[in-house]
Amino acid sequence: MTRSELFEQIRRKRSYLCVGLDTDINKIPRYLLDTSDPVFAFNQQIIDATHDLCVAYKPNLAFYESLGVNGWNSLEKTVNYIRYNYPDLFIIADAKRGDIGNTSGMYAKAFFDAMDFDAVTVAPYMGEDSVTPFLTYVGKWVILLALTSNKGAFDFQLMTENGEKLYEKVLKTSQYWGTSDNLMYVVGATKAEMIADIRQLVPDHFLLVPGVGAQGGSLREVTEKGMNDQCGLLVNSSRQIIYASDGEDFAAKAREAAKEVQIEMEALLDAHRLL
Ligand SMILES: O=C(O)c1cc(=O)[nH]c(=O)n1[C@@H]1O[C@H](COP(=O)(O)O)[C@@H](O)[C@H]1O
Repeated sequence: MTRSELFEQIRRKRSYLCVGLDTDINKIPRYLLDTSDPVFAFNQQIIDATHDLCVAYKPNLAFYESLGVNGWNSLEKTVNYIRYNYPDLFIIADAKRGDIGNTSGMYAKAFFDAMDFDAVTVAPYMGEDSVTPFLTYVGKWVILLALTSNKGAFDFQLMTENGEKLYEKVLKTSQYWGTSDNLMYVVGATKAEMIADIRQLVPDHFLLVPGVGAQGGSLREVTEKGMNDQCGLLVNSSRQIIYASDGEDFAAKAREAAKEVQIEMEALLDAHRLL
């Protein structure tokens, strides 16, 4: 998917919401455990209930890998289900990969050839040759970790050398490994006060922003600091949407939670004259 196709979808749906499919077998409604693939059954209902309110889905691989081969099957079925039924959706493998070039090439094959993801999250720590193998796939995206939402972000990412923070160095250096048409950055909503500075460094790149909802980040603040003339934001919410209820009404409640976010996004897009 191209950047302009993504922006078109954002304008059409009046939303820049990414629904995180962090599907935890211990949190899904009990009655689904009687089905042959409870994780997929849960995802299917969440997707059917929210696909018109969001522009992206982000399954986090940990939730699937933790179930072994069954989890991989559920993941593959989920990706295929979205592709077949709602082909305009952007699908992110939240895998946080990155290794020596030869190995990163295999990770890229896993997510872009064996499975049909649009994007994969990648850690920048191993440098350019660990990231570029993912960038050789036309129409596919790398989403590089820049400034993460967790407390541990302070351990390394905010360390300063010669007046420059480590995450700033990551942004300045890595933007030339790809372009704003195949590279995005992860910036946590919990660090919204730094997004204006990040926009100075990467004015055109899309930012994937997790951390609203369960982690307490503010959608309004993130948007005010980070929105650009093509929106430039995918804001993720996982638990607040998919676990809005643990009863049989879970999909309807997830829709209500997603709708609430979408309504706020529509107003913000309108205020930025993007509709
Ligand atoms: O790469 C990510 O998506 C990510 C980066 C980050 O800095 N913080 C962060 O929370 N995430 C992911 O975003 C999702 C957030 O989930 P909720 O807090 O439930 O909305 C999880 O899948 C996290 O692994």
